[in-house]
Amino acid sequence: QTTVTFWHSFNNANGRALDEIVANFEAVHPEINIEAEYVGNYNDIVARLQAAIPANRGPDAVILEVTRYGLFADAGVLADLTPYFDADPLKDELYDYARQIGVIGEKNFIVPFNSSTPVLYYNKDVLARAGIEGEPDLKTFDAITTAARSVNETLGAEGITGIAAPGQFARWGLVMANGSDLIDPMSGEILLDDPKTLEAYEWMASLVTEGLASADGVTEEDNGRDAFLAGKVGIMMNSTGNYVGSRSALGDKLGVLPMPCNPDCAVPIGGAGIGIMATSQQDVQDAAYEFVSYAASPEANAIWFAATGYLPINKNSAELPVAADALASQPGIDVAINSLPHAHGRARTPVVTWMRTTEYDMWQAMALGQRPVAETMTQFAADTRAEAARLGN
Ligand SMILES: O=P(O)(O)OC[C@H](O)CO
Repeated sequence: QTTVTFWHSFNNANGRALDEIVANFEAVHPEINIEAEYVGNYNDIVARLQAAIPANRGPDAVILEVTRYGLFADAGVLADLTPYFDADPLKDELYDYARQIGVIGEKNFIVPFNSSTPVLYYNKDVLARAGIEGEPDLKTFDAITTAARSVNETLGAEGITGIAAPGQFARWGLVMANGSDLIDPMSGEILLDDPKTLEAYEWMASLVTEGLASADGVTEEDNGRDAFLAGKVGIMMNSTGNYVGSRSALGDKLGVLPMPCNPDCAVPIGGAGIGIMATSQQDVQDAAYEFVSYAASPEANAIWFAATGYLPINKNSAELPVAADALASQPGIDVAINSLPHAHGRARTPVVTWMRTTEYDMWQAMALGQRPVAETMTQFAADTRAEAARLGN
């Protein structure tokens, strides 16, 4: 038997769905043992990998978020999967948006597993109690502010707030919805100090400084999500990968809408793929690829989509009964699918990993009112340019 160690970022219900996929794979491949280990979120995986690589204690396969693997590809740590992928019928089964996730230059470094866009979730009950009946208008930043303010004014005394502080994926999406980006995916140009980026951060920070979003969700972004799941928040912008969890928590009170268009309708493609370590033995890499390919197969992807709300990545998934049932019975699970026509891949140059790690502190300073947005973002842009130059991109 060949053992493949696999680091991933899925716990709770998403972790159980992954366990099912691993078990199904092992049932058809008794010669391969997948030792799957939950090692934390995407940032934790990056940090664990950075620490493990010099000591040669890394896994054989690893979940890597779609904007954060460039660093490892650039350092030669990830195996070039192009020969496997080119010979794999899977390549033609993947949607275009998913197929290009793992490509840098001419090479393929990860194969998609969980793909997402952000969506706008709302609590129908909370909004109705604030006087917003029917499908709310949450298409622009101003409309969101108005709705969040109504919730605060009506239900604030009960400890209910209008909106969850946007997490980093939503922040990136809101910058795109405002007609900009953080880093241009084509040219690599740093756009952190673009006027439209600043304008989006001004608005996002105002949600917190005006008390429409609780500061708890700034210091720890999962707090905003948890408060939404507990029925204490009116609106949350977050990954479609939270759909099933949100529906389990809120049932029919859950509403799902596309992200705002302010005025651009543009959403980022998120999620992760699986990479294979170049240092693993050849037979282990071969076994790891078998698993990577299976995890993106219609059978596995349909289970994953229905259990989590992540996007279908394989063109043949949606017709399988488990996925078709989810589409028919889970209202709003298709919002991210419908936003794919204006979904865009993001930069994945080596500097993106550093930029994302640093952005959390910048956001915190701005949202907590400790530092003005223009000054913070101008300095952040300069620092990111310097780091990009240091990394040679
Ligand atoms: O939360 P996920 O898995 O949809 O990932 C979202 C992003 O890629 C983070 O930028």
